[in-house]
Amino acid sequence: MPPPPVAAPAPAAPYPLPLRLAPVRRRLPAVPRAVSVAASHAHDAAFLRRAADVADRSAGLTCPHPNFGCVIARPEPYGPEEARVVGEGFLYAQGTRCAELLAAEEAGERARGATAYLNLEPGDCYGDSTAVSSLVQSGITRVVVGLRHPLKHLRGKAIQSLRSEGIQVDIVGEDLQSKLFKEAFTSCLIVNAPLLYRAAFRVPFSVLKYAMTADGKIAASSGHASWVSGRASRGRVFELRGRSDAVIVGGNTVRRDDPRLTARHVKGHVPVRIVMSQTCNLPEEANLWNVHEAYTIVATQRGARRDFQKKLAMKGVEVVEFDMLNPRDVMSYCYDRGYLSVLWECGGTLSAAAISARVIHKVYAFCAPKIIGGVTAPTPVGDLGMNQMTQAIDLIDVSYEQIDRDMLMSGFIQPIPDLSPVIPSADEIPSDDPEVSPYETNIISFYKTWDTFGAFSNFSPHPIDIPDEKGDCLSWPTVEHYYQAHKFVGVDNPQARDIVQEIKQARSPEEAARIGRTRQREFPELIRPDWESMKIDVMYRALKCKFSTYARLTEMLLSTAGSVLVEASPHDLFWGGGREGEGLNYLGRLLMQLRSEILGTVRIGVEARGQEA
Ligand SMILES: NC(=O)C1=CN([C@@H]2O[C@H](COP(=O)(O)OP(=O)(O)OC[C@H]3O[C@@H](n4cnc5c(N)ncnc54)[C@H](OP(=O)(O)O)[C@@H]3O)[C@@H](O)[C@H]2O)C=CC1
Ligand SMILES: Nc1c(N[C@@H]2O[C@H](COP(=O)(O)O)[C@@H](O)[C@H]2O)[nH]c(=O)[nH]c1=O
Repeated sequence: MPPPPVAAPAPAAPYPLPLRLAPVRRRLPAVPRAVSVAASHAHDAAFLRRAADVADRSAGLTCPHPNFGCVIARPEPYGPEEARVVGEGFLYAQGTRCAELLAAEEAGERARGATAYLNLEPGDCYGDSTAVSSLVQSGITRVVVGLRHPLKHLRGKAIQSLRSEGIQVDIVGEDLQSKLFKEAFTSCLIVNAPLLYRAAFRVPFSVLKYAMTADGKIAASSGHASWVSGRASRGRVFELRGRSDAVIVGGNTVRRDDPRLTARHVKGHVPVRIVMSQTCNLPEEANLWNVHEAYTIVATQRGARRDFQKKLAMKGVEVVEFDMLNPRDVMSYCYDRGYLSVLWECGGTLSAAAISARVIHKVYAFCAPKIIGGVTAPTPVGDLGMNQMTQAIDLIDVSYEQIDRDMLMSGFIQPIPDLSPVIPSADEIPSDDPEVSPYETNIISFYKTWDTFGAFSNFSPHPIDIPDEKGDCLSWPTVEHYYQAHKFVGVDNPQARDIVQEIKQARSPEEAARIGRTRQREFPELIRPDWESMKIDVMYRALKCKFSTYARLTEMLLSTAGSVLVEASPHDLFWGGGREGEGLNYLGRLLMQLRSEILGTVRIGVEARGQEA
């Protein structure tokens, strides 16, 4: 007897095809019930790979959040993969609706009795349990998880909540151990490689990319390099930039190429450009100094060409001095700034220093079918001090792809850290791990929304309803949206009003911040004249609204009584505390002020009740 036809209706694919580097999706053949264990493992593995593919669609957009994907599939043992999938979703960006909710909404009633596949355990930094509750309410009976959440204070929490609701949760490597899961597990690791490297090594995930000729040169002997690779390969580089928080080059590449390093031609995330230059002997005029296009940081040696540093600062370029400029210190600086992934587009001198410092994790080598020759022509990696071929670094998980006439070879220098061995036991929930300073135990730092006290960040996804100047109540997706837009509110100019709307409609707080800062640089004349004197009031109003709207946040704020709150932003010296406590920490101060205000109200309330009694 042939297997019965599949009952579930096939939904139209709601998303474009996955990006090319994602694992290849396979169609599964119909399988009879007799081979059930292997077959069900094969199905589970295929759907999990698919969840990783779906999660990958937001790469470059979610930063600094991980990439989450959710695929909901009917449990019928027969039929093709496509027909069984009833819902899919991914987290577009921090603060937008979560993958699980989107998938459950798409599945509707068809989610009842179905299985949800998650590349990564959901993790909510701010006490919101939408991911878990949407799965529970959808009627799903089983969840398959590729990876537990890598952050200690989130790991295991969602899994336990789901289990306590009676949902069967199977975790790859713990409950599902067959060989069939190897590839799916790797896909789940790869889609969040930046987060895992960052969590394991406390540096951003670093990718070295270069374009070389078939004879291994990245430029002619003269240094001329445009172009080694073809147009399609260069288009791929824009994509890679769009997935990175920062792009790094050395001083020589700036002097030689005058690059722009933007992710033009692809929509979305615009990386920060970082120039590493010991001498600070850089051109007066350069594309990178045009900060309207993208933000630029020059990392240099302490004391190098201070006059020139000032000139750069006048153009809006941020200059950061290091005692000893080297790739490791620059990477830990990038880590502190919250970057998840960094693309190195330097020449061989700096790439050799970065590889030697062990901060490069992955390599993308574009190879063009050209020969340029030249004994002194630059090569992708300078001297690493190796003299035996046996010392060569072997790339891991290598893949090859033809891009028009070029070949792209990519592979990992260091294996993707699998953080599962550090999990204490399947059901143990680790205790909270507040970001408390080891030196002064009464300091609580917060910065990224996934931190234990991440809800204190202005990027935390808590919408606020707040009256405007006419008294009409308006909704803002986050405090950041509100704050950025208020730079332009009240300015009698149609362009300023458009900017307010543009910021209000930004799909994530990162986008709101990016638009607000860029427009401020582009159109300083549209900033409200009282902004400098009003910005603290604007912020306080928004914070007060946020913390009084959400009872859990009030509770969290009050739980910090007696501690100093510091926004651990290393670069924002006004709102943040700076790298070494040099910042003014206005955000932390306002939160403490608000805490005192609420505590005062609570006390007055208690006293009043006491008097009544
Ligand atoms: N085809 C391709 O993919 C690419 C080709 N190129 C080509 O490569 C050539 C430039 O290569 P290369 O000279 O190697 O340039 P790099 O991009 O590697 O820059 C080297 C410079 O980096 C700065 N630097 C800062 N810190 C360090 C450190 N710790 N160690 C080493 N350098 C540091 C120094 O700048 P400073 O001197 O200012 O102190 C140094 O001179 C150009 O011809 C360019 O066109 C470049 C990138 C990609
Ligand atoms: N020459 C070369 C590359 N060079 C890299 O790209 C930079 C120029 O970027 P942009 O100014 O944004 O177009 C340049 O400084 C160097 O870092 N990249 C490639 O993919 N292929 C190429 O052939």
